[in-house]
Amino acid sequence: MIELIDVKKRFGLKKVLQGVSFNAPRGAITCLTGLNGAGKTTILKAIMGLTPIQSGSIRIDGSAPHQAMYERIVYVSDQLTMPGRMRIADCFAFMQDYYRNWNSERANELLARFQLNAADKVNSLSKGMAAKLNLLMGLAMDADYMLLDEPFSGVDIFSREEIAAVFSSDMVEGRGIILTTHEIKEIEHLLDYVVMLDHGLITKQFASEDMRMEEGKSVVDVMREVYKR
Ligand SMILES: Nc1ncnc2c1ncn2[C@@H]1O[C@H](COP(=O)(O)OP(=O)(O)OP(=O)(O)O)[C@@H](O)[C@H]1O
Repeated sequence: MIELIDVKKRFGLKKVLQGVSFNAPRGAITCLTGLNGAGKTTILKAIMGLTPIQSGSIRIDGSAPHQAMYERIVYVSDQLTMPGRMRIADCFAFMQDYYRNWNSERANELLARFQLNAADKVNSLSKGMAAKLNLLMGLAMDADYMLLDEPFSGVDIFSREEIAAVFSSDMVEGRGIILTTHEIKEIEHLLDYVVMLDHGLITKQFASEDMRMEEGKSVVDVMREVYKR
């Protein structure tokens, strides 16, 4: 389980996380929602140790994060991390050489599933194809946790459905996933837990199934209430 306990973060005088606490268990998808600038990406980066926090703590499976632990967590940013001149096949070869937990078989399976072409250069990919490649690179790592920043950004409706199908497949089974998204509608049936943020504060957090059963509300209904949209 990934735990955040009263995490506070400032950029200069700006309070970006103002005491954020939530748990993201394994075998479940936890979604961070919030309007632009709410602090979602900062939370993912803080979990990865990519940005220091001022106070509070982050624990992974009960321990403070340390170097070896980061091999068990994959962070998929919303930006392509591979150089544009590389072909997808070169990216795979690079990952194979540098990461012990790169799973070639899964990478090739996803390549076919997402209808990407191994000979294509990274800088020739459309926004949606790039998002799929990004997700593929994350999913192909044998990791216990995946942190996904806006995996649906720039992705058309059909590709979104393809990606959503992966989230309900055995490719993610048993892993703990934290994702950020603005595209709740298409994926809300996949979400186990929802954490709603506003200006670095949690305004509401709940289990989506409980919300449906006890209050008869969908995640989108709750979002409309909370963000008054
Ligand atoms: N490196 C930085 N320096 C200064 N301020 C930053 C930095 N990174 C983020 N911020 C600020 O922190 C706040 C939270 O940013 P963050 O990227 O976490 O939001 P977000 O919820 O992911 O937004 P979005 O939905 O637009 O991606 C914003 O006000 C942003 O301007």
